[in-house]
Amino acid sequence: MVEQIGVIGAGQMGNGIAHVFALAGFQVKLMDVNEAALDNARTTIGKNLARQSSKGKISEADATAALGRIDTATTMKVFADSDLVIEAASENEGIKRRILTELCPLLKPSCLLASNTSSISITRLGAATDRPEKFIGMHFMNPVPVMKLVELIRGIATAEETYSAVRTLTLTLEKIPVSAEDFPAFIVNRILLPMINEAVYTLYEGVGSVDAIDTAMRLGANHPMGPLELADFIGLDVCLSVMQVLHEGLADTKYRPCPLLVKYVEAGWLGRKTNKGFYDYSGPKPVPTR
Ligand SMILES: CC(=O)CC(=O)SCCNC(=O)CCNC(=O)[C@H](O)C(C)(C)COP(=O)(O)OP(=O)(O)OC[C@H]1O[C@@H](n2cnc3c(N)ncnc32)[C@H](O)[C@@H]1OP(=O)(O)O
Ligand SMILES: NC(=O)C1=CN([C@@H]2O[C@H](COP(=O)(O)OP(=O)(O)OC[C@H]3O[C@@H](n4cnc5c(N)ncnc54)[C@H](OP(=O)(O)O)[C@@H]3O)[C@@H](O)[C@H]2O)C=CC1
Repeated sequence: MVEQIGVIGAGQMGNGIAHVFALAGFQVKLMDVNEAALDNARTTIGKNLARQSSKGKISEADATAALGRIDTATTMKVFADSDLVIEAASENEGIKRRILTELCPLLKPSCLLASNTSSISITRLGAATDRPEKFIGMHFMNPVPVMKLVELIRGIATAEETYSAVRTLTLTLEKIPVSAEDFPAFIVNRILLPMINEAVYTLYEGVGSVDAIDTAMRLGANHPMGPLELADFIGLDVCLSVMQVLHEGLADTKYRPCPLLVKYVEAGWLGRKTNKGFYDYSGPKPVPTR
């Protein structure tokens, strides 16, 4: 039975994943190499739980109990008694492979492993573990407490029991699982990220300003956020990594990352998480940077 959850990476996804598991009654260990990321995650989870309780979605007691079920750590040794560990570190295959290789000897043999990767091959990541049959893609959407979908991706070696256990867990979290095959960027990002990349090309070619592009897509296509606002929300580094995986993995020029997206990432303008991307977030209201 899955009771103890481990989460690696306390960025925006790691904190959201810890939040939903803790709220569903699981004990969670949230690990990051960066102590400051752990402090921020705790504050963010606390705020998001308070927001849910102030809207009457959960009780104050449930919010307090959920926060109490999350422990933080800077070492992976804390995962010794975990039943499922979900890797949600930066979207970089080298980093993820190193984490998985270092992690496996610390786990009990029955522990299941998942990656929240947005795009990287589950088969390849599974091959970096000592248990590819217990490894699966469990792809949550941002913001995790709000978004209903979890994509489940089987690698070539993923066992049916692993898929079935993780599918049941997804339903326990009151999320909706959708099964995707192990192709670059799976379903959501195969469709969403080329749209965002095209929005950056639209900006790069001067077809419209940041404000015009986002307003056009919000009001003209009924998207809750414009594509550039959404890119800043996801993180421009994540967006670029996904486009690179699509470009390399499918070898089609239609996935070429827009040079302007590359430039923003090279400048360290990663969107909301660095306070600057297609918008500047340092003031009271986001201001377009182009
Ligand atoms: C890159 C990948 O690998 C995959 C991905 O995740 S791609 C990204 C997928 N996500 C999206 O496309 C998100 C698009 N944006 C949206 O859906 C909406 O803008 C949004 C849900 C983020 C915010 O919605 P909004 O109406 O503008 O703002 P807001 O009113 O503050 O929030 C809506 C609700 O969500 C809640 N909420 C928002 N963020 C929250 C969070 N982090 N935690 C808890 N609750 C949250 C709010 O409290 C609010 O609740 P009520 O409906 O009860 O009022
Ligand atoms: N952003 C999004 O909308 C979505 C992202 N994802 C995926 O989720 C994963 C995380 O993304 P996101 O939360 O946005 O990224 P963030 O950049 O917000 O967070 C990643 C965190 O992982 C930490 N980290 C890096 N290396 C290690 C390590 N070796 N051990 C432990 N922690 C480490 C980083 O620390 P430091 O800052 O010090 O490097 C950072 O705190 C990625 O695979 C991404 O593709 C999936 C769905 C949506």
